[in-house]
Amino acid sequence: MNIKYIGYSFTVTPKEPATEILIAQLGFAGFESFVENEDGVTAYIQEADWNAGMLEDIQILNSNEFNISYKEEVIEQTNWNSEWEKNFNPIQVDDLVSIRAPFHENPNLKYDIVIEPKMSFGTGHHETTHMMVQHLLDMDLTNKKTLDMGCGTGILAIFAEMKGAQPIDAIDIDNWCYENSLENVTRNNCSHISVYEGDASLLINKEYDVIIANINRNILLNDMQSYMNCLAKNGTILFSGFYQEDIPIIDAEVSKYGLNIDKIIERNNWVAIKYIFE
Ligand SMILES: C[S@@+](CC[C@H](N)C(=O)[O-])C[C@H]1O[C@@H](n2cnc3c(N)ncnc32)[C@H](O)[C@@H]1O
Repeated sequence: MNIKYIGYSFTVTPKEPATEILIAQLGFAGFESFVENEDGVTAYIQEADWNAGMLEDIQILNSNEFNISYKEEVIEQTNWNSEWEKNFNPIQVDDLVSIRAPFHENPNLKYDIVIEPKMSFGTGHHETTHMMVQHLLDMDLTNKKTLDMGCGTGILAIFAEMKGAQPIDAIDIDNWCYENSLENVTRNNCSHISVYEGDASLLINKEYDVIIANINRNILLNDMQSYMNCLAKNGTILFSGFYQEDIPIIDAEVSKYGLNIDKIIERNNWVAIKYIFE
């Protein structure tokens, strides 16, 4: 018997960061899978886990800060799978890196990352992930001890290993991301990545040459001291997950530790900054 799913298509204005928050809250409420699109996201929950009033408890839907509307549909699992597959388009970064699902054809670029994202953030569609891949592409990571903080699908840790980094710690606070990163690490035959579920408290007594953190402005600011405590002398940091207008506040904090901006990449007002000691 096919499992029935209920799907809700949410139209979210402005799309970020509201969509990310919405996905997190829906995930917590039992929604199983998410397909992001131009207008927002379609979220799926098994009919057995669904109840009529459940959206009333989703906090962000009651907030005045964002404008979120939705419509509901019931679908069979078979349709839902093809819907998911239809919506995850393979992408390429600078004609050198392909990010695709297992069912996509391999375009045979220099780097091929295979991700089955399920619920976790990080298919490369998001501007911030794309820019972090661009930064990493430019760097010599050979034998660099690396941290991927807020690893999502594990995509950046996986790419770091492909670029020669090792050993690599990939950490995410979310259990689904932890599980999904483990799966994707195996899928990409990575052997130098350790995945952990948790937050900055796991960084005590650690040391990294390269820290990658694509999270959001407030978490980066909040956990800055922990990141800096585990950054090796002459290390490099890549930060993303915030907007152009957040640069001054991030930079004011980072510069206290003697790091300077080496390069900023911008896409659709999102930024990714590379920091080095000079
Ligand atoms: C913007 S996504 C980035 C995912 C992936 N690194 C990428 O670039 O596509 C941010 C991730 O950080 C995780 N996260 C949020 N707060 C965190 C925290 N305090 N410590 C560790 N991970 C956190 C979220 O669960 C989410 O997977």
